[in-house]
Amino acid sequence: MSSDQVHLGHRARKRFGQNFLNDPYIIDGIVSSINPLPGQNLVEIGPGLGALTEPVGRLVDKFSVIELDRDLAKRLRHHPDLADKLTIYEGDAMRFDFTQLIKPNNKLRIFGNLPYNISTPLMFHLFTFHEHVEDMHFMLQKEVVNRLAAGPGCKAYGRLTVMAQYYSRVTPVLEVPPESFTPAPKVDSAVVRLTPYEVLPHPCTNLKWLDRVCREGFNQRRKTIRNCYKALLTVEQLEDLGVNPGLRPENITLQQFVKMANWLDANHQNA
Ligand SMILES: C[S@@+](CC[C@H](N)C(=O)[O-])C[C@H]1O[C@@H](n2cnc3c(N)ncnc32)[C@H](O)[C@@H]1O
Repeated sequence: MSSDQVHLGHRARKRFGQNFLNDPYIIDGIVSSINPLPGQNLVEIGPGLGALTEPVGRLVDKFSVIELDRDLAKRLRHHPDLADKLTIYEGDAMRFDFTQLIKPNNKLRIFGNLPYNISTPLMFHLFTFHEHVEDMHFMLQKEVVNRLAAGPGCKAYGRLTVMAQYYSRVTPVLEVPPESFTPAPKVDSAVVRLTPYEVLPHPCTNLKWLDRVCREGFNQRRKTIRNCYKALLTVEQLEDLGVNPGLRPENITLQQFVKMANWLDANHQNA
């Protein structure tokens, strides 16, 4: 094991996606963009060795953390400055029921330098709690941030884009080079802010249909809309919905995906 795998005496575990932040300038930038204030309902996913937890802990009295690695959770329990401030949940954030953290009139502010191996499914899990969330700040692979923030017509535009933008405003915040972590990941990273809408701008009557139109479209990106949805919608129906059958799925706006989903929900039995 080379020394670049060890940080603050802890050997990084690849299976837990452990790349620890080591760059004070970047840490400062992330904490400033979160702007934690006393009394807020803050939740960190994957606190690790405390790179973000410590500076956030200097700004607020109490907050929650969810950490899967038993050894790291134990370290936090004995942390001289943090032990009294943290409610530590030792377990998998992908299975975590975030409704247990809800407090009256105090939506969740979730943040974390996420393990990259689970970041996309974890975000889909988090979207299901959108109405309880004020905002989320995440460090992700830069490529994933590009997907979250993409517009129609971009290569990065896909199912993750549509679902993220269905629920929230997406704001890229900061780019982060590999050297800012120990061990250094092989990819560039970026921080993004997701701010769930109070009122969804394009409400969908059945999310199963939205998921299905996204999957069927983006799994066959090179096909035209006409061919992607042959089994579900005729050319006339597409045209009535304002969707050009000759375009590709990556050209369809969120609003158009929702229109297709809502029409299918009204006219078909099951998604
Ligand atoms: C990229 S590291 C970030 C650590 C620290 N926040 C930092 O910035 O240096 C990801 C952290 O998430 C934890 N982790 C991995 N999978 C997890 C899961 N499913 N649920 C909760 N935490 C997880 C890892 O053990 C690790 O502490």
